Amino acid sequence: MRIGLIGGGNIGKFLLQSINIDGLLSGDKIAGIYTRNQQAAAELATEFAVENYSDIQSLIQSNIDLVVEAATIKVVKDYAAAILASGKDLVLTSIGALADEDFYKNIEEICRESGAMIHLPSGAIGGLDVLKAAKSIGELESVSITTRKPPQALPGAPADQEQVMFEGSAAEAIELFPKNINVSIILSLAGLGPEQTGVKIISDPAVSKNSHTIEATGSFGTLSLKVENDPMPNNPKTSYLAALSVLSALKNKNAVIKMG
Ligand SMILES: NC(=O)C1=CN([C@@H]2O[C@H](COP(=O)(O)OP(=O)(O)OC[C@H]3O[C@@H](n4cnc5c(N)ncnc54)[C@H](O)[C@@H]3O)[C@@H](O)[C@H]2O)C=CC1
Ligand SMILES: O=C([O-])CC(=O)C(=O)O
Repeated sequence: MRIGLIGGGNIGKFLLQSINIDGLLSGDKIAGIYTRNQQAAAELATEFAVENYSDIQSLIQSNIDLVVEAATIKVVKDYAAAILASGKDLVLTSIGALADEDFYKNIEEICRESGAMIHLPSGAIGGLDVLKAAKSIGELESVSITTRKPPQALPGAPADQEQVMFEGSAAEAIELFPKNINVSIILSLAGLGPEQTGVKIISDPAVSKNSHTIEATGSFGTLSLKVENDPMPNNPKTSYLAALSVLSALKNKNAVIKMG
């Protein structure tokens, strides 16, 4: 499998290292990269032996089988349709883009026409399997996530005291914190949707990890799950688990035995 990568930040670099240097995806390789900062892209291209494309169309038209997006919600909104229309599968990290129902339906329709597929890694959380099973007969009643991060991981957070930065729906949360709460949107997609999923974001100077506590109720019983994530070394906003989940999604993409 030849992978095209959008974004050369934390997750992008982790994938370049794990796949192209450490060989963690057996024969698969990242073959091409497209990212905003052209100087950084040129350096990554040399370091990890990938082709550097200066525009998205060139990446799409290159000899790749699928695209991994590790950039921003805007990148997904701007480029997903063209990637999927070309018949190439797309793995997303900026899952917040799918909170927009019209956008979701549009790219779903494009997939139906082109045969491409969208893969959504579980990101910095877990428990999605429970929600999917619980809602399969429509008996999932409530879902919420409480995210607690150190102040340097949240825009506008005070350095010296704990503060609730947001409390409301996932739909509002991703508008206000597009780089910090993608987890609430995959949780919504697995469960009750962005309007019905509760979100609380707390800035806490006493913690060094990004923790996510998920609570759900339904006819199945109750779910209570807390993940305490180590941040990526170079970006406190992003949990290491989010990067691992992309690698895992790529590993399992063509599995003949699927779990969950
Ligand atoms: N699903 C989840 O659970 C999680 C999702 N995320 C999201 O994953 C994405 C990637 O995260 P990181 O690697 O930590 O971010 P990062 O900020 O370290 O890297 C983003 C990269 O995207 C590139 N980029 C930005 N705008 C671009 C454009 N218009 N065209 C091409 N490239 C562009 C930047 O140059 C940079 O290389 C972010 O959207 C982040 O919010 C992060 C953590 C968890
Ligand atoms: O990495 C995390 O802990 C969560 C995050 O930034 C996101 O969901 O956007």
